[in-house]
Amino acid sequence: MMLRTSLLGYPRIGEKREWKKALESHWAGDTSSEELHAEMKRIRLSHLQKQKDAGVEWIPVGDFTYYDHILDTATMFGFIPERFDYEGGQVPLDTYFAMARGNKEIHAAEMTKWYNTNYHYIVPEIENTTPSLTENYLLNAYKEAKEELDIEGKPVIIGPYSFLKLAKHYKHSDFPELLENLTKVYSQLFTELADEGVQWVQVDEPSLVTTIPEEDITLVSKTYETLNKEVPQLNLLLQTYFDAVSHYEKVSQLPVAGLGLDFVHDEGKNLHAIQSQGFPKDKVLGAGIIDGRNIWKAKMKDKLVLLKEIQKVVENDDQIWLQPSASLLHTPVTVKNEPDLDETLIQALSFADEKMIEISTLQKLAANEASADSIELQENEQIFADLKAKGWRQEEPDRTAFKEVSRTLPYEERRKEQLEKWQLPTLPTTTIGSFPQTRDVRRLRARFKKGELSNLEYQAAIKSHIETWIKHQEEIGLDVLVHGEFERNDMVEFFGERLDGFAFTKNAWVQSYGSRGVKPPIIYGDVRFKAPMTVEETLYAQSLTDKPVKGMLTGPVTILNWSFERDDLPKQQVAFQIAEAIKEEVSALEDAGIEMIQIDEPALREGLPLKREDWQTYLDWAVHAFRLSSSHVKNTTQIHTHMCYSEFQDIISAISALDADVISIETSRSQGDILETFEDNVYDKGIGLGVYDIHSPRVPSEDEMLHVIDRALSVLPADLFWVNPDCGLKTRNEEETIAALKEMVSAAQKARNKVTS
Ligand SMILES: CN1c2c(nc(N)[nH]c2=O)NC[C@@H]1CNc1ccc(C(=O)N[C@@H](CCC(=O)N[C@@H](CCC(=O)N[C@@H](CCC(=O)O)C(=O)O)C(=O)O)C(=O)O)cc1
Ligand SMILES: N[C@@H](CCS)C(=O)O
Ligand SMILES: [Zn+2]
Repeated sequence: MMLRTSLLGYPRIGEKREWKKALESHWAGDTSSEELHAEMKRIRLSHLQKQKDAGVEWIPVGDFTYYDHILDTATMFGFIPERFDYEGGQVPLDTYFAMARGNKEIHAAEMTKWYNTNYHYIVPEIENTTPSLTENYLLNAYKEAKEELDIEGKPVIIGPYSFLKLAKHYKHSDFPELLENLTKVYSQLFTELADEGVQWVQVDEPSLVTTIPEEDITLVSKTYETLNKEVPQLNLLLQTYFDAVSHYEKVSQLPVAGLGLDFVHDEGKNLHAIQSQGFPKDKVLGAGIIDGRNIWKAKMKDKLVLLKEIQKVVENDDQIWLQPSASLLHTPVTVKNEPDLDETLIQALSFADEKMIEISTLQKLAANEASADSIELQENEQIFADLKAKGWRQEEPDRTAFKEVSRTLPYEERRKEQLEKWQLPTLPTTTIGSFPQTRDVRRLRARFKKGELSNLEYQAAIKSHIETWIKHQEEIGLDVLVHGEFERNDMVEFFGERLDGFAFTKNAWVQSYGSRGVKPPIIYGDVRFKAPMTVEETLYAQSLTDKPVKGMLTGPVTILNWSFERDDLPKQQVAFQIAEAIKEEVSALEDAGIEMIQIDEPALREGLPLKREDWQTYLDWAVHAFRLSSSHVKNTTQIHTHMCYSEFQDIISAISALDADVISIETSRSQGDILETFEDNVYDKGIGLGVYDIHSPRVPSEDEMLHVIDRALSVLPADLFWVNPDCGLKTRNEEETIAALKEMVSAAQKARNKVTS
């Protein structure tokens, strides 16, 4: 008997972002759909081959996508909103991409955060549609792996319960009926798979780790009973991840052949559940032991101890599948393309390809009953000893308990001083920070990195972009300007590159949404401020205009959540270190005369634990970190913050507790749902509700935006309201940006006339 190995999903993007390049050249019209399909197939097969070569036994298929796996499932089930004029049959590629990205005429489907990660999925829109199977892409993926590479794949799909939980635009009361209808289509899908000889299907149900009501468990039971009745010959592995499964007792009794649990991000709760309540003798346990979300090598000794505990409960090794705690979608592809990192650090890192090997190593170590003095274990221990010896991680005072910090005056009082100082019109207009990161701008940075430009030449070129955009902003008539963030590759990576304690990589990309990626910096040591990071560009911008220029920083919680974090310190302790560093940057800006400063915290909401019972602890330290970085300023200094892609309803009091003078938040993609949040006057500080969606190339009309402003003003006082886009404009082109902002400024002007007349 031997432990088995399995993966839950593999990154799509490719070692050198081949996937992104293939998609973007097709969208640019440079390649035909046939060429795109051929390149996608090449990439897909090469990923399967890598997994096979690494010795993974249960290789996932169907996790590969042309944009997003949830969009794939939605289109497969025919959930295609009417506005896309879909006429049945196989969904055309153009329709698929239009749903993802929008086009000149039709707005895209909403996009939102995937649980507590920095990945974004396309939200399925359920418009009374009765699902139907338009095409079985899992079957195609299974057949392809078998025929081309002789791989007995394990199709992967989001489960019916989580799919509906992730979807929108249906009545809550319709949930049971929709789930029942959807289950019928899953049955059809699974029957086709079983008929083809598929042995195992991984059915992801990550929503089962969130806080869910008891009655939902009854619905989940009914769903899986139906599936078991309809397709008894197929083995379903019900996969959970990102936290401990809720209602373990009932979930473990569902009629499925296997249950996958995350033993890394569960605070020991899953292990405790199987130990105290047992694990069904007839089921496979998908044991998520290797961290699928972080990039540190596993401490094999600890992993073997954990595995031993699991083996005490599940006695038959054949019934234990060693696997990462989650899909490897959230890790970069390989450490091998990072030659510039410190050797000691490289040794301690493990990305997707290295994690596959770790799974096999663990399998071998466990089979050999590895003794403490085995060479592999000793080598593994040495990696962490070397890391410690570097002195990057000093002993820190325990700062898990903290004392509140506050601004000198409460908001109502400092607001008077700020009104006096800033003299802004009613409904002031501004933007969120970034302006188009055009090919020219990116090329400029790439050339500078390669050494083709001197520092002076580079600085001069950045300044010329700043100058151009200060002129544009003045011509457009915006009230509060920004410098445009042209010197930044990414809002987190940029700061990571300039602070102590962070390492940054060359190729360690992770998919953020669609073809867009991020390169999260690695926090490996104590974070410290080194020198001012943003003062020069901001001051230069301010020197060109009489209008106020907002300084632009990324907040401590976002820097932490969008970096790969240390796993040897409590998260909050690292957040406070970053907060102290940002505090110094805030002071540097203030000392230089920049007294309107935005500290972005778009990741604050996404970092919220998946279980409600854990929220308050997180919010307490997250709010504290923000206040630590921003509370020390003068009364007249106006602190802004910004958040996007979030559902704020539940955390509005924490958002208020940040005590920022102005917040700008995303609203347009959620079609104004957020407005309900403000109906009860729960927010009493400056607020800008994004009036248009920056993710679409569509230029919104003045009328559309006026409508959004009017609706917002029906629940928010005009003297607190700001007019701005949803988020930064870095992904848009210049023409679209200028056109949209002009419309926005005239919409604000009209709204202003109405409220002041
Ligand atoms: C606000 N968002 C962010 C999130 N997370 C972050 N860490 N940062 C964010 O801003 N999460 C939520 C959202 C997600 N939104 C986005 C939006 C846009 C992107 C994006 O555009 N990503 C780019 C990469 C950006 C970057 O780092 N660029 C670098 C490197 C550029 C590059 O590829 N250079 C080429 C050469 C260029 C040329 O010659 O043309 C190369 O090196 O080969 C830079 O600009 O310097 C993307 O393209 O995916 C991400 C998340
Ligand atoms: N200041 C950043 C915020 C993105 S969330 C930008 O404008 O891109
Ligand atoms: Zn944003």
